[in-house]
Amino acid sequence: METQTSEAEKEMREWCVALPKVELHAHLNGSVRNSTLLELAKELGDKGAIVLEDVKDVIMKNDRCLPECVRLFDLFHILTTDHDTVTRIAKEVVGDFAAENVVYLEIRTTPKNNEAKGITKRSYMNAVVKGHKSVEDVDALLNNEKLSCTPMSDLGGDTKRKKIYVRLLLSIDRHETTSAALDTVNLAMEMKDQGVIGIDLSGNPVVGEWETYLPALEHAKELGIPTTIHCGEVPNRKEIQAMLDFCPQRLGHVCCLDDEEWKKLKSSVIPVEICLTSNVMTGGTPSLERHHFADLYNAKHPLSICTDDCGLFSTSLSNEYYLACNSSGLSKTELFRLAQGAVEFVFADDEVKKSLRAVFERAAAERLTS
Ligand SMILES: CC(C)=CCNc1ncnc2c1ncn2[C@@H]1O[C@H](COP(=O)(O)O)[C@@H](O)[C@H]1O
Ligand SMILES: [Zn+2]
Repeated sequence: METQTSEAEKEMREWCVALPKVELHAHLNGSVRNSTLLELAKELGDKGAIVLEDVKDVIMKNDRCLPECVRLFDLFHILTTDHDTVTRIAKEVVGDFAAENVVYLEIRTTPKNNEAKGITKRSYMNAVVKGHKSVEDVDALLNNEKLSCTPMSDLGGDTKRKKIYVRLLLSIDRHETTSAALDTVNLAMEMKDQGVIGIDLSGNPVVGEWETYLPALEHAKELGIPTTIHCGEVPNRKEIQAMLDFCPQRLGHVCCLDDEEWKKLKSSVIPVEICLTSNVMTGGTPSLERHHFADLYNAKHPLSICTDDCGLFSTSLSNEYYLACNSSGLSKTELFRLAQGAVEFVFADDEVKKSLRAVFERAAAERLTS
């Protein structure tokens, strides 16, 4: 019996890996492999810039609580903020997502200034783009230039060389000032032709005030740049209501809403980026079984399954699909339709959407035989 269960689990896990997937909520630094973080920590330890023993445990841990995640956020900024390292991780992360048949990836990152290291928000982002351009093992489609020479039916699949659309969202960190947030929005506008297609608001959810970021988010709206906002990771009634009133193109998490806010969210029809493991590990939800995914799914609310930080939370998008299926008893067809539905919420243009729709249609014909 046990063997049967594990065989069924194995088959379902493999099915989730083979499924073409769209990732809409992944932070660059949170998606770095633990092995890379450790390697970087060792290098900095050797140089005397950090004490390796102080950080080793938190890097190697698989189940991190919220304070440990916040500690790791600070560590990322020490470990990964030099141009070459940023380029390296940007490259690795794309390869990792493509390897599990993610066909469209919106990766978000906070452009960082570090005067001492000669880093500006712009040079940081240039290093990210350089990393994406240097992906070798898969075809990373970074903007529409390459689209015409890429037969859409070639995306995904496990026998051919993998192809993946990669787009960038620039994150405003909750520690930032209004002026720094505005700089990020202006940078997004400047880098439109390099695959930057949206703005995110993220960072430690107990830090900062909504009013600080609002001018930048309004500016993005005026410029026609889509926004996605981390919302309700912790209870904060006033802020959650203001975020819903702002009406971004997408919302992340939405864990700690009260009855009135749930109603408001559902009537808004704003697509939600669901991050199961992240919410369980950081305490946004009490357990997988009691996660709001099932309620929103049953209410037919627009949803997309995402990882948030696959490195930080030791997960993958395939694993998140597996968990969604397992915790809510979805059939393969329902899970497939969930993955396919995410295409409609991408920030990329219609040509990309059309191409992704074709990928899923082809996959449906191949994979949904029953
Ligand atoms: C602690 C916690 C609630 C984690 C889960 N969810 C998150 N909530 C808010 N901001 C996040 C989360 N995960 C990553 N980030 C943001 O993404 C950054 C890492 O990616 P990057 O440096 O922007 O490339 C973090 O420093 C943080 O600002
Ligand atoms: Zn996030």
